[in-house]
Amino acid sequence: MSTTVVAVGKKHESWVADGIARYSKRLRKPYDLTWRLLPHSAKDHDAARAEESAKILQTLKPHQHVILLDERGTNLSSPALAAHLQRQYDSGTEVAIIIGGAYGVSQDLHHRANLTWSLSSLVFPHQLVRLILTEQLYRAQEISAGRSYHHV
Ligand SMILES: C[S@@+](CC[C@H](N)C(=O)[O-])C[C@H]1O[C@@H](n2cnc3c(N)ncnc32)[C@H](O)[C@@H]1O
Repeated sequence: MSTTVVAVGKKHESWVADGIARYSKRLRKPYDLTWRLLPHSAKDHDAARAEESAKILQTLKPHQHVILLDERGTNLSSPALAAHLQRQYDSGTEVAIIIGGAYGVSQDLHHRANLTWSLSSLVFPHQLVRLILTEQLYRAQEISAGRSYHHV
């Protein structure tokens, strides 16, 4: 079992790809990430949000625990994130993490989410969110394993 990331946008851009590769190679199951990259909609704001969100929803399986990244969500400390993920993994639940497009995601997708997670109240570009997420998954893995990467 791996962790699925569903993200709107093309392949990782070069300015984040090195960082994602750096942390990805240290991730072990079930923290390792399987990326599902969906194309940006060519439509206008609301229509783009609706189309992209419908495509994201189509990729989700009913049994998956869905974590939606959104700056208006819940702030979690890294140990709290690690504990949250570990609870899912310990119960054999698959985790899917969603990164929206330029206009965010629909209410339907918000309702499907089991957790809406804010990295900060600042808005980040979605490519940068990919990198922060990958590092935080590595940090969570190390916290759960009791290793010394995380110092607080
Ligand atoms: C450019 S942002 C879109 C922001 C837009 N204001 C919205 O309506 O959601 C693209 C995606 O990156 C993610 N994102 C950006 N900043 C974030 C943050 N601080 N915390 C969590 N996710 C964030 C979200 O998944 C968002 O849908």
